[in-house]
Amino acid sequence: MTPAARLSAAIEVIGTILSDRRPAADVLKDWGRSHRFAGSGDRAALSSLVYDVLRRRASSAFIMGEETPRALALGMLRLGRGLDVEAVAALCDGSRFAPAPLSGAETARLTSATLDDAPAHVRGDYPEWLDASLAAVFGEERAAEGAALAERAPLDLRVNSLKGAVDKAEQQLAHLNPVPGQWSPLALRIALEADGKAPPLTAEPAYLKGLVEIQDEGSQIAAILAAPPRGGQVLDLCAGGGGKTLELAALMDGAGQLYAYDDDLRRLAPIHERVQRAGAHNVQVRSPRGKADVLADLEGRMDLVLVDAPCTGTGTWRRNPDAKWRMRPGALAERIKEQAEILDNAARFVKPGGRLAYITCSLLDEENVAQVRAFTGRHPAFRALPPADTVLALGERGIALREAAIDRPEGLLLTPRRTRTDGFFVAVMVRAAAAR
Ligand SMILES: C[S@@+](CC[C@H](N)C(=O)[O-])C[C@H]1O[C@@H](n2cnc3c(N)ncnc32)[C@H](O)[C@@H]1O
Repeated sequence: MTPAARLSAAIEVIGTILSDRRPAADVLKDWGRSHRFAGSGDRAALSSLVYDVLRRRASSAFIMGEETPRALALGMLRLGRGLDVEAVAALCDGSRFAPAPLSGAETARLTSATLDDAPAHVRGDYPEWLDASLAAVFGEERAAEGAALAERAPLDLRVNSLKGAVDKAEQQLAHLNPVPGQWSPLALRIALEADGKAPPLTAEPAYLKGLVEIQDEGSQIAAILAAPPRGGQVLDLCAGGGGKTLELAALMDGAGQLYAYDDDLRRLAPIHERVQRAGAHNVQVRSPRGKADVLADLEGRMDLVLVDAPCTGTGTWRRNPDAKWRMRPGALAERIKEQAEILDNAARFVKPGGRLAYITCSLLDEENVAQVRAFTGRHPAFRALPPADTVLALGERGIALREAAIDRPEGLLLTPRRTRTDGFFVAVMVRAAAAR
Protein backbone atom coordinates (compact mmCIF):
# COMPACT_ATOMS: atom_id res chain seq x y z
CA MET A 1 0.00 0.00 0.00
CA THR A 2 1.16 3.54 -0.70
CA PRO A 3 1.40 6.02 2.19
CA ALA A 4 -1.69 7.74 0.75
CA ALA A 5 -3.65 4.45 0.70
CA ARG A 6 -2.64 3.79 4.30
CA LEU A 7 -3.96 7.23 5.22
CA SER A 8 -7.27 6.49 3.49
CA ALA A 9 -7.51 3.22 5.41
CA ALA A 10 -6.77 5.03 8.69
CA ILE A 11 -9.59 7.52 8.01
CA GLU A 12 -11.95 4.62 7.35
CA VAL A 13 -10.90 2.79 10.54
CA ILE A 14 -11.21 5.95 12.65
CA GLY A 15 -14.70 6.40 11.21
CA THR A 16 -15.71 2.92 12.39
CA ILE A 17 -14.17 3.43 15.84
CA LEU A 18 -16.12 6.66 16.31
CA SER A 19 -19.44 5.57 14.80
CA ASP A 20 -19.57 2.10 16.38
CA ARG A 21 -17.85 3.12 19.65
CA ARG A 22 -15.71 0.01 19.44
CA PRO A 23 -12.19 -0.52 20.81
CA ALA A 24 -9.54 0.46 18.26
CA ALA A 25 -7.77 -2.90 18.57
CA ASP A 26 -10.94 -4.78 17.56
CA VAL A 27 -11.63 -2.54 14.58
CA LEU A 28 -8.02 -2.85 13.39
CA LYS A 29 -8.21 -6.63 13.71
CA ASP A 30 -11.39 -6.71 11.61
CA TRP A 31 -9.78 -4.47 9.01
CA GLY A 32 -6.82 -6.86 8.76
CA ARG A 33 -9.17 -9.83 8.26
CA SER A 34 -11.11 -8.14 5.48
CA HIS A 35 -7.98 -6.79 3.71
CA ARG A 36 -5.88 -9.92 3.39
CA PHE A 37 -3.72 -8.33 0.69
CA ALA A 38 -2.28 -5.92 3.26
CA GLY A 39 1.13 -7.05 4.54
CA SER A 40 2.40 -6.82 8.09
CA GLY A 41 4.16 -3.55 7.26
CA ASP A 42 0.87 -2.06 6.06
CA ARG A 43 -0.99 -3.24 9.15
CA ALA A 44 1.67 -1.88 11.48
CA ALA A 45 1.72 1.49 9.67
CA LEU A 46 -2.08 1.64 9.75
CA SER A 47 -2.31 0.90 13.44
CA SER A 48 0.38 3.47 14.18
CA LEU A 49 -1.61 6.10 12.21
CA VAL A 50 -4.84 5.20 14.00
CA TYR A 51 -3.32 5.30 17.48
CA ASP A 52 -1.53 8.56 16.70
CA VAL A 53 -4.90 10.04 15.68
CA LEU A 54 -6.42 8.88 18.98
CA ARG A 55 -3.51 10.41 20.92
CA ARG A 56 -4.37 13.85 19.57
CA ARG A 57 -8.06 13.59 18.98
CA ALA A 58 -9.08 16.78 20.81
CA SER A 59 -6.27 19.02 19.56
CA SER A 60 -6.61 17.79 15.97
CA ALA A 61 -10.35 18.49 16.01
CA PHE A 62 -9.65 21.95 17.42
CA ILE A 63 -7.20 23.05 14.76
CA MET A 64 -9.35 21.60 11.96
CA GLY A 65 -12.59 23.05 13.36
CA GLU A 66 -14.49 19.75 13.10
CA GLU A 67 -14.33 16.21 14.43
CA THR A 68 -14.76 14.12 11.28
CA PRO A 69 -12.41 11.13 10.85
CA ARG A 70 -10.71 12.96 7.98
CA ALA A 71 -10.22 16.15 10.02
CA LEU A 72 -8.76 14.14 12.91
CA ALA A 73 -6.31 12.38 10.60
CA LEU A 74 -5.21 15.58 8.85
CA GLY A 75 -4.84 17.43 12.15
CA MET A 76 -2.74 14.59 13.57
CA LEU A 77 -0.39 14.65 10.56
CA ARG A 78 0.27 18.29 11.33
CA LEU A 79 0.40 18.12 15.16
CA GLY A 80 1.66 14.60 15.75
CA ARG A 81 3.89 13.97 12.77
CA GLY A 82 4.94 17.56 12.12
CA LEU A 83 3.97 17.52 8.41
CA ASP A 84 3.50 20.92 6.78
CA VAL A 85 0.51 21.68 4.56
CA GLU A 86 2.42 20.80 1.36
CA ALA A 87 3.34 17.36 2.72
CA VAL A 88 -0.29 16.71 3.76
CA ALA A 89 -1.50 17.89 0.34
CA ALA A 90 0.94 15.50 -1.35
CA LEU A 91 -0.69 12.58 0.50
CA CYS A 92 -4.20 13.80 -0.36
CA ASP A 93 -3.76 14.07 -4.11
CA GLY A 94 -7.09 12.48 -5.03
CA SER A 95 -5.45 9.68 -7.00
CA ARG A 96 -6.76 6.11 -6.76
CA PHE A 97 -6.81 4.95 -3.08
CA ALA A 98 -5.64 8.39 -1.84
CA PRO A 99 -7.83 10.76 0.21
CA ALA A 100 -9.54 13.56 -1.73
CA PRO A 101 -7.52 16.76 -2.28
CA LEU A 102 -7.50 19.35 0.51
CA SER A 103 -10.29 21.91 0.45
CA GLY A 104 -9.50 25.60 0.70
CA ALA A 105 -10.69 25.62 4.32
CA GLU A 106 -8.52 22.61 5.21
CA THR A 107 -5.50 24.18 3.57
CA ALA A 108 -6.09 27.40 5.51
CA ARG A 109 -6.44 25.59 8.83
CA LEU A 110 -3.41 23.38 8.27
CA THR A 111 -1.44 26.51 7.39
CA SER A 112 -2.34 28.82 10.23
CA ALA A 113 -4.54 27.29 12.98
CA THR A 114 -2.90 27.05 16.41
CA LEU A 115 -3.77 25.73 19.85
CA ASP A 116 -3.01 29.09 21.49
CA ASP A 117 -6.60 29.79 22.54
CA ALA A 118 -7.54 26.18 23.21
CA PRO A 119 -8.71 25.13 26.68
CA ALA A 120 -6.46 22.91 28.80
CA HIS A 121 -8.28 19.67 27.98
CA VAL A 122 -7.76 20.33 24.27
CA ARG A 123 -4.08 21.27 24.58
CA GLY A 124 -3.61 18.26 26.84
CA ASP A 125 -5.75 15.93 24.70
CA TYR A 126 -7.82 14.43 27.50
CA PRO A 127 -11.58 14.17 28.14
CA GLU A 128 -13.09 17.42 29.40
CA TRP A 129 -14.82 15.70 32.34
CA LEU A 130 -11.41 14.87 33.85
CA ASP A 131 -10.23 18.48 33.78
CA ALA A 132 -11.11 19.24 37.42
CA SER A 133 -9.40 16.05 38.67
CA LEU A 134 -6.24 16.74 36.68
CA ALA A 135 -6.28 20.41 37.76
CA ALA A 136 -6.34 19.25 41.39
CA VAL A 137 -3.09 17.36 40.83
CA PHE A 138 -1.23 19.47 38.26
CA GLY A 139 -2.85 22.94 38.37
CA GLU A 140 -1.74 25.07 35.41
CA GLU A 141 0.59 22.29 34.24
CA ARG A 142 -2.24 19.91 33.41
CA ALA A 143 -2.22 20.65 29.68
CA ALA A 144 1.54 20.03 29.48
CA GLU A 145 1.17 16.80 31.48
CA GLY A 146 -1.64 15.70 29.14
CA ALA A 147 0.46 16.54 26.07
CA ALA A 148 3.29 14.35 27.41
CA LEU A 149 0.75 11.54 27.88
CA ALA A 150 -0.19 11.95 24.21
CA GLU A 151 3.35 11.10 23.05
CA ARG A 152 4.40 7.57 22.14
CA ALA A 153 6.00 5.51 24.89
CA PRO A 154 9.44 3.93 24.41
CA LEU A 155 10.02 0.19 24.89
CA ASP A 156 11.41 -0.41 28.37
CA LEU A 157 13.02 -3.63 29.48
CA ARG A 158 13.92 -4.87 32.92
CA VAL A 159 16.99 -7.01 33.21
CA ASN A 160 16.29 -10.09 35.31
CA SER A 161 19.19 -10.20 37.76
CA LEU A 162 18.38 -13.86 38.49
CA LYS A 163 19.63 -14.62 34.96
CA GLY A 164 22.43 -12.13 34.42
CA ALA A 165 23.73 -8.59 34.78
CA VAL A 166 22.67 -5.50 32.85
CA ASP A 167 25.84 -5.46 30.73
CA LYS A 168 25.16 -9.02 29.59
CA ALA A 169 21.69 -7.98 28.38
CA GLU A 170 23.15 -4.87 26.76
CA GLN A 171 25.60 -7.01 24.81
CA GLN A 172 22.96 -9.49 23.68
CA LEU A 173 20.65 -6.69 22.53
CA ALA A 174 23.35 -4.36 21.16
CA HIS A 175 21.71 -4.39 17.71
CA LEU A 176 18.67 -2.63 19.26
CA ASN A 177 20.83 0.14 20.78
CA PRO A 178 19.52 -0.14 24.35
CA VAL A 179 20.18 2.80 26.66
CA PRO A 180 20.38 2.39 30.47
CA GLY A 181 17.36 3.72 32.38
CA GLN A 182 17.54 7.05 34.17
CA TRP A 183 16.29 5.76 37.52
CA SER A 184 15.99 1.99 37.67
CA PRO A 185 19.38 0.25 37.72
CA LEU A 186 17.63 -2.68 36.01
CA ALA A 187 16.17 -0.73 33.09
CA LEU A 188 17.18 -0.66 29.44
CA ARG A 189 15.28 1.60 27.05
CA ILE A 190 14.86 0.97 23.35
CA ALA A 191 13.72 3.73 21.02
CA LEU A 192 10.84 2.99 18.66
CA GLU A 193 11.22 3.19 14.91
CA ALA A 194 10.04 6.36 13.15
CA ASP A 195 6.60 4.87 12.47
CA GLY A 196 6.16 3.90 16.12
CA LYS A 197 6.90 0.23 15.57
CA ALA A 198 8.68 -1.67 18.35
CA PRO A 199 11.23 -4.35 17.45
CA PRO A 200 10.00 -7.98 17.90
CA LEU A 201 11.52 -8.24 21.35
CA THR A 202 9.65 -11.37 22.38
CA ALA A 203 11.47 -13.30 19.65
CA GLU A 204 14.91 -12.30 20.99
CA PRO A 205 16.96 -15.08 22.66
CA ALA A 206 17.58 -12.75 25.63
CA TYR A 207 13.82 -12.59 26.19
CA LEU A 208 13.17 -16.27 25.52
CA LYS A 209 15.82 -17.21 28.07
CA GLY A 210 14.34 -14.91 30.72
CA LEU A 211 17.21 -12.42 30.82
CA VAL A 212 14.90 -9.49 30.04
CA GLU A 213 11.24 -8.70 30.58
CA ILE A 214 9.16 -5.94 29.02
CA GLN A 215 8.28 -3.54 31.85
CA ASP A 216 7.94 0.23 31.92
CA GLU A 217 10.59 1.95 34.01
CA GLY A 218 7.89 3.51 36.21
CA SER A 219 6.57 0.06 37.05
CA GLN A 220 10.11 -1.06 37.86
CA ILE A 221 10.59 1.89 40.20
CA ALA A 222 7.32 1.14 41.99
CA ALA A 223 8.49 -2.37 42.94
CA ILE A 224 11.94 -1.09 43.95
CA LEU A 225 10.41 1.53 46.29
CA ALA A 226 8.29 -1.22 47.88
CA ALA A 227 11.68 -2.64 48.97
CA PRO A 228 10.90 -6.35 49.35
CA PRO A 229 13.16 -7.72 52.09
CA ARG A 230 15.61 -10.40 50.99
CA GLY A 231 14.68 -13.59 52.80
CA GLY A 232 11.34 -12.11 53.89
CA GLN A 233 7.71 -13.08 53.43
CA VAL A 234 5.98 -11.08 50.70
CA LEU A 235 2.47 -11.18 49.25
CA ASP A 236 1.73 -9.74 45.79
CA LEU A 237 -2.02 -9.47 46.23
CA CYS A 238 -2.95 -8.20 42.73
CA ALA A 239 -0.32 -10.08 40.77
CA GLY A 240 -2.13 -10.22 37.41
CA GLY A 241 0.21 -11.70 34.80
CA GLY A 242 3.11 -11.26 37.21
CA GLY A 243 4.97 -8.19 35.94
CA LYS A 244 5.83 -6.99 39.43
CA THR A 245 5.97 -10.50 40.90
CA LEU A 246 8.95 -11.34 38.71
CA GLU A 247 10.72 -8.15 39.69
CA LEU A 248 10.04 -8.69 43.39
CA ALA A 249 11.47 -12.20 43.10
CA ALA A 250 14.64 -10.82 41.51
CA LEU A 251 14.93 -8.03 44.09
CA MET A 252 14.67 -10.71 46.80
CA ASP A 253 17.50 -12.59 45.07
CA GLY A 254 15.30 -15.67 44.93
CA ALA A 255 15.40 -15.94 48.74
CA GLY A 256 12.48 -15.91 51.20
CA GLN A 257 8.93 -16.59 50.02
CA LEU A 258 6.87 -14.60 47.58
CA TYR A 259 3.16 -15.42 47.29
CA ALA A 260 1.35 -14.27 44.14
CA TYR A 261 -2.43 -13.99 44.10
CA ASP A 262 -5.05 -12.40 41.86
CA ASP A 263 -8.78 -12.84 42.14
CA ASP A 264 -9.04 -13.27 38.36
CA LEU A 265 -7.81 -16.73 37.39
CA ARG A 266 -7.48 -15.82 33.73
CA ARG A 267 -5.30 -12.80 34.40
CA LEU A 268 -3.12 -14.88 36.67
CA ALA A 269 -2.71 -17.69 34.11
CA PRO A 270 0.42 -16.42 32.28
CA ILE A 271 2.32 -16.12 35.56
CA HIS A 272 3.17 -19.84 35.71
CA GLU A 273 5.09 -19.84 32.44
CA ARG A 274 6.68 -16.45 33.18
CA VAL A 275 7.94 -17.57 36.58
CA GLN A 276 9.55 -20.61 34.92
CA ARG A 277 11.19 -18.52 32.23
CA ALA A 278 12.52 -16.04 34.79
CA GLY A 279 13.94 -18.77 37.03
CA ALA A 280 12.10 -17.27 40.02
CA HIS A 281 12.18 -20.22 42.43
CA ASN A 282 10.80 -18.45 45.50
CA VAL A 283 7.38 -17.70 43.96
CA GLN A 284 4.34 -19.61 45.13
CA VAL A 285 1.25 -18.85 43.05
CA ARG A 286 -2.02 -18.98 44.99
CA SER A 287 -4.92 -19.27 42.56
CA PRO A 288 -8.45 -18.29 43.63
CA ARG A 289 -10.76 -21.26 44.27
CA GLY A 290 -14.37 -20.19 44.39
CA LYS A 291 -15.23 -18.73 47.75
CA ALA A 292 -12.35 -20.43 49.61
CA ASP A 293 -9.96 -18.09 51.41
CA VAL A 294 -6.78 -19.38 49.81
CA LEU A 295 -4.66 -16.82 51.68
CA ALA A 296 -5.99 -17.44 55.18
CA ASP A 297 -2.70 -18.96 56.39
CA LEU A 298 -0.82 -15.76 55.51
CA GLU A 299 -2.74 -13.52 57.91
CA GLY A 300 -0.53 -11.36 60.11
CA ARG A 301 2.65 -12.95 58.68
CA MET A 302 3.80 -10.74 55.80
CA ASP A 303 6.81 -8.41 55.92
CA LEU A 304 5.43 -6.73 52.81
CA VAL A 305 2.09 -6.80 51.03
CA LEU A 306 2.08 -5.26 47.56
CA VAL A 307 -1.21 -3.94 46.22
CA ASP A 308 -0.78 -3.12 42.54
CA ALA A 309 -4.37 -2.02 42.40
CA PRO A 310 -6.87 -2.11 39.54
CA CYS A 311 -7.19 1.53 38.45
CA THR A 312 -8.28 3.83 35.64
CA GLY A 313 -4.88 3.49 33.98
CA THR A 314 -4.74 7.24 33.31
CA GLY A 315 -0.96 7.05 33.72
CA THR A 316 -0.63 4.64 30.78
CA TRP A 317 -2.47 6.63 28.13
CA ARG A 318 0.75 6.79 26.09
CA ARG A 319 0.46 3.05 25.57
CA ASN A 320 -3.30 2.95 25.23
CA PRO A 321 -4.61 6.23 23.78
CA ASP A 322 -7.94 4.58 22.99
CA ALA A 323 -8.57 4.14 26.72
CA LYS A 324 -8.61 7.83 27.52
CA TRP A 325 -11.61 8.49 25.30
CA ARG A 326 -13.39 5.31 26.38
CA MET A 327 -13.09 6.01 30.10
CA ARG A 328 -16.35 6.96 31.87
CA PRO A 329 -17.02 8.58 35.28
CA GLY A 330 -18.76 5.39 36.43
CA ALA A 331 -15.53 3.42 35.89
CA LEU A 332 -13.59 5.81 38.12
CA ALA A 333 -16.18 5.45 40.89
CA GLU A 334 -16.03 1.66 40.58
CA ARG A 335 -12.21 1.55 40.74
CA ILE A 336 -12.22 3.77 43.84
CA LYS A 337 -14.56 1.37 45.62
CA GLU A 338 -12.54 -1.71 44.60
CA GLN A 339 -9.27 -0.12 45.70
CA ALA A 340 -10.61 0.64 49.16
CA GLU A 341 -11.89 -2.93 49.53
CA ILE A 342 -8.60 -4.44 48.37
CA LEU A 343 -6.61 -2.24 50.76
CA ASP A 344 -8.84 -3.27 53.65
CA ASN A 345 -8.31 -6.91 52.74
CA ALA A 346 -4.53 -6.40 52.36
CA ALA A 347 -4.21 -4.99 55.88
CA ARG A 348 -4.95 -8.33 57.51
CA PHE A 349 -1.83 -9.96 56.03
CA VAL A 350 0.69 -7.34 57.21
CA LYS A 351 2.55 -8.36 60.33
CA PRO A 352 3.20 -5.78 63.07
CA GLY A 353 6.10 -3.65 61.86
CA GLY A 354 5.49 -4.87 58.28
CA ARG A 355 4.70 -2.72 55.26
CA LEU A 356 1.90 -2.28 52.77
CA ALA A 357 2.86 -0.85 49.36
CA TYR A 358 0.02 0.65 47.37
CA ILE A 359 0.64 1.23 43.66
CA THR A 360 -1.56 2.53 40.85
CA CYS A 361 -0.87 3.56 37.28
CA SER A 362 -3.31 6.43 37.74
CA LEU A 363 -2.63 10.16 38.02
CA LEU A 364 -5.82 11.01 39.88
CA ASP A 365 -5.80 12.01 43.54
CA GLU A 366 -9.09 10.17 44.03
CA GLU A 367 -7.29 6.86 43.41
CA ASN A 368 -3.99 7.82 45.02
CA VAL A 369 -3.54 10.32 47.82
CA ALA A 370 -7.21 10.20 48.85
CA GLN A 371 -7.15 6.38 49.04
CA VAL A 372 -4.10 6.41 51.29
CA ARG A 373 -5.62 9.06 53.56
CA ALA A 374 -8.89 7.16 53.79
CA PHE A 375 -7.10 3.88 54.46
CA THR A 376 -4.90 5.24 57.25
CA GLY A 377 -8.05 6.87 58.67
CA ARG A 378 -9.82 3.51 58.76
CA HIS A 379 -6.69 1.66 59.99
CA PRO A 380 -4.90 3.84 62.53
CA ALA A 381 -2.20 1.19 63.04
CA PHE A 382 -0.85 2.16 59.60
CA ARG A 383 1.01 5.35 58.70
CA ALA A 384 2.32 6.45 55.32
CA LEU A 385 6.09 6.68 55.04
CA PRO A 386 7.29 9.97 53.51
CA PRO A 387 8.68 9.56 49.98
CA ALA A 388 11.94 11.08 51.27
CA ASP A 389 12.40 7.73 53.06
CA THR A 390 11.05 5.36 50.41
CA VAL A 391 13.21 6.76 47.58
CA LEU A 392 16.32 5.73 49.52
CA ALA A 393 15.75 2.26 48.06
CA LEU A 394 17.15 3.79 44.84
CA GLY A 395 20.20 5.36 46.53
CA GLU A 396 21.46 8.62 44.98
CA ARG A 397 19.08 8.28 42.08
CA GLY A 398 16.19 8.28 44.52
CA ILE A 399 16.95 11.81 45.64
CA ALA A 400 16.85 13.06 42.04
CA LEU A 401 13.72 11.01 41.38
CA ARG A 402 11.92 12.67 44.28
CA GLU A 403 12.83 16.10 42.93
CA ALA A 404 11.58 15.21 39.46
CA ALA A 405 8.34 13.56 40.62
CA ILE A 406 5.39 14.99 42.54
CA ASP A 407 6.16 14.43 46.19
CA ARG A 408 3.16 14.26 48.54
CA PRO A 409 3.21 13.14 52.18
CA GLU A 410 1.13 10.08 51.15
CA GLY A 411 3.30 8.95 48.24
CA LEU A 412 5.21 9.74 45.07
CA LEU A 413 3.67 10.39 41.64
CA LEU A 414 5.70 9.72 38.48
CA THR A 415 4.52 11.11 35.13
CA PRO A 416 5.79 10.94 31.55
CA ARG A 417 6.50 14.67 31.59
CA ARG A 418 8.40 14.64 34.88
CA THR A 419 10.17 11.30 34.98
CA ARG A 420 9.86 10.08 31.37
CA THR A 421 8.06 6.98 32.64
CA ASP A 422 4.43 5.93 32.61
CA GLY A 423 2.38 7.62 35.30
CA PHE A 424 2.67 5.68 38.57
CA PHE A 425 1.74 6.44 42.16
CA VAL A 426 3.61 4.64 44.94
CA ALA A 427 2.74 4.79 48.62
CA VAL A 428 4.38 2.73 51.34
CA MET A 429 2.58 2.37 54.66
CA VAL A 430 4.02 0.77 57.75
CA ARG A 431 2.04 -1.08 60.41
CA ALA A 432 2.93 -0.16 63.97
CA ALA A 433 4.92 -2.84 65.78
CA ALA A 434 2.85 -4.66 68.41
CA ALA A 435 2.87 -3.06 71.85
CA ARG A 436 5.17 -4.89 74.26
C1 LIG B 1 -2.85 -3.32 37.75
S1 LIG B 1 -3.36 -4.95 37.58
C2 LIG B 1 -1.99 -5.87 38.19
C3 LIG B 1 -0.78 -5.87 37.29
C4 LIG B 1 0.33 -6.78 37.78
N1 LIG B 1 0.65 -6.58 39.18
C5 LIG B 1 1.60 -6.59 36.97
O1 LIG B 1 2.55 -5.93 37.42
O2 LIG B 1 1.64 -7.13 35.84
C6 LIG B 1 -4.54 -5.13 38.83
C7 LIG B 1 -4.98 -6.55 39.11
O3 LIG B 1 -5.81 -6.56 40.26
C8 LIG B 1 -6.68 -7.67 40.13
N2 LIG B 1 -7.76 -7.54 41.12
C9 LIG B 1 -8.91 -6.84 41.04
N3 LIG B 1 -9.63 -6.97 42.16
C10 LIG B 1 -8.92 -7.79 42.98
C11 LIG B 1 -9.13 -8.31 44.30
N4 LIG B 1 -10.23 -8.00 44.99
N5 LIG B 1 -8.19 -9.11 44.84
C12 LIG B 1 -7.08 -9.41 44.13
N6 LIG B 1 -6.83 -8.96 42.89
C13 LIG B 1 -7.74 -8.15 42.32
C14 LIG B 1 -7.09 -7.63 38.69
O4 LIG B 1 -7.55 -8.88 38.27
C15 LIG B 1 -5.79 -7.21 38.00
O5 LIG B 1 -5.09 -8.31 37.50
